[in-house]
Amino acid sequence: MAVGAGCAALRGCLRVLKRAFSQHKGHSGKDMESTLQSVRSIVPPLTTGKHKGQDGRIGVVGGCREYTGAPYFAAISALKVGADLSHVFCTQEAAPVIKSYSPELIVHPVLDSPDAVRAVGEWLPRLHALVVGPGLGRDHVLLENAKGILEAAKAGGIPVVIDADGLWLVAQQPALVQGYPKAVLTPNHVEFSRLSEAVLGEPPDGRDRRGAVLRLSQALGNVTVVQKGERDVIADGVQVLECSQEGSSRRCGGQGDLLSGSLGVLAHWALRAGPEKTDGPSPLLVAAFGACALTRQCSRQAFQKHGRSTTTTDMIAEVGPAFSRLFED
Ligand SMILES: NC(=O)C1=CN([C@@H]2O[C@H](COP(=O)(O)OP(=O)(O)OC[C@H]3O[C@@H](n4cnc5c(N)ncnc54)[C@H](OP(=O)(O)O)[C@@H]3O)[C@@H](O)[C@H]2O)[C@@H](O)CC1
Ligand SMILES: Nc1ncnc2c1ncn2[C@@H]1O[C@H](COP(=O)(O)OP(=O)(O)OP(=O)(O)O)[C@@H](O)[C@H]1O
Ligand SMILES: [Mg+2]
Repeated sequence: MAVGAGCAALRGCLRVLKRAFSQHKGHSGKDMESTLQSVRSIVPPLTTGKHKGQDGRIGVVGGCREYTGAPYFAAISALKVGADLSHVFCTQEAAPVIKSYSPELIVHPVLDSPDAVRAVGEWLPRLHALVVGPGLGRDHVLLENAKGILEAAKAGGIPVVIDADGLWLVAQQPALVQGYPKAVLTPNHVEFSRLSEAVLGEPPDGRDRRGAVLRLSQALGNVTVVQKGERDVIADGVQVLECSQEGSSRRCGGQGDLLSGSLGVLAHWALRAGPEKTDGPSPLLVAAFGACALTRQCSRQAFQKHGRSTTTTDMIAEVGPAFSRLFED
C-alpha cells in the first residue's frame, strides 16, 4: 500500500475509535465548543467566484390544504442559512398560498397529481438535499407520493431530512430509511415515541434518552436521529451528541420546521466537506448539531426581543445574526 493511502486509512481508523470511545460520555461545554468548531469548518466561504446554486439547491416535500406554514418555514430557513435556491413541492391548493408568503421560493403544485413522483423526480438530480414531511399531512395519496419521492431520492444518493408527517410514514414503513447513510430523522417527543414503538417494539426509556436515541439509530441501520426536546440528543449509531445551546421557553409551532429546513443545507455542506473536515463526529452529526444550535439560538434572540409574543417568523428574522454569532465570529 502507498504511504499516503496507509496514512489515510490510519486516520480513518483513529476517527472511528475516537467516536466509539466518546459515545458514552456526557457532552460538556468544551465538547459543545469543539462541535461548534466542526460546524464552522463545513460552512462554505462566501466568494465572488461562485455561481448561483453552488451553495445549495434544497427541496421541501410538504404543504397541503391544512398546513402551508410548515413547508414555508422549512424552505425559507434553508435560504436564510445560505442555500441559493429553495423549492417546495406541495399540493395544487397549497401552492398559491405558499407563493404569496414569499417571492423567494420556487413552488411546484404537484404533490397531489397522479404524476407527482415523476414530476418531482425531474427536479431531483438538480437538488442537493430533500426535506420530507413539514406540512405534508396524513392523506393516503400524499403519503404514497412522498414514499415514491423518497425512494427516488435514495436511488439518486440525495441526502434526506425526514420530519413531521414524513416520520409518520417512516413509522408505518421503517424499511424506507433502513440503512440509508444519508438520512437524518428529526422527531419531536411524540414522533420519537411513535418511531421507537414501531421499530423497537417498545416505548423509549425516558430515563436514558441518550441510550434510547442510540438504540433507535442502530436499529434503523445507523441512520442519524435527532430527538428534539429540552436538550436535543443526536446519534448516528456510533456516537451520541447533545445540544443544550440556550434557547427559550416559547414553544410556538414551527420551530421544528426551521430546524429541518436549516438541516437540509447543513447536511449538504457537511457531506460535501466530508469526514476529514469534521474530524471526529460524522458529517451528519455535525450538520444536525449545527441545525439544533442555530434553531435554539434563534429562539433565544427572538425571545429577548419579543418575549411571550415570539413566533417562528420572529425566529426566522434571527437566522442571519444567530448564524454569524455561532459560526462566523
Ligand atoms: N404553521 C404550520 O403550518 C405548522 C404545521 N405543522 C405541521 O402540523 C402537522 C402535524 O405536526 P405536529 O407536530 O403538530 O404533530 P401532531 O401529531 O399533530 O402532534 C401534535 C401533538 O403532540 C403533542 N406533543 C407535541 N410535542 C410534544 C412534546 N414535546 N411533549 C408532549 N406532547 C407533545 C401535543 O399533544 P397535546 O398536548 O395536545 O395532547 C400536540 O398537540 C405536520 O405536518 C407539521 O409539519 C407544524 O410543523 C407546526 C406549524
Ligand atoms: N423544552 C424545551 N426547551 C428548550 N428548547 C426546546 C424544548 N423543546 C423543544 N425545544 C427546541 O425547539 C426546537 C423545535 O423542537 P420541537 O420539539 O418544538 O419540534 P416540533 O414539535 O417538531 O416543532 P414544529 O411545531 O415545527 O412541528 C428544537 O430546536 C428544540 O431544541
Ligand atoms: Mg414538527
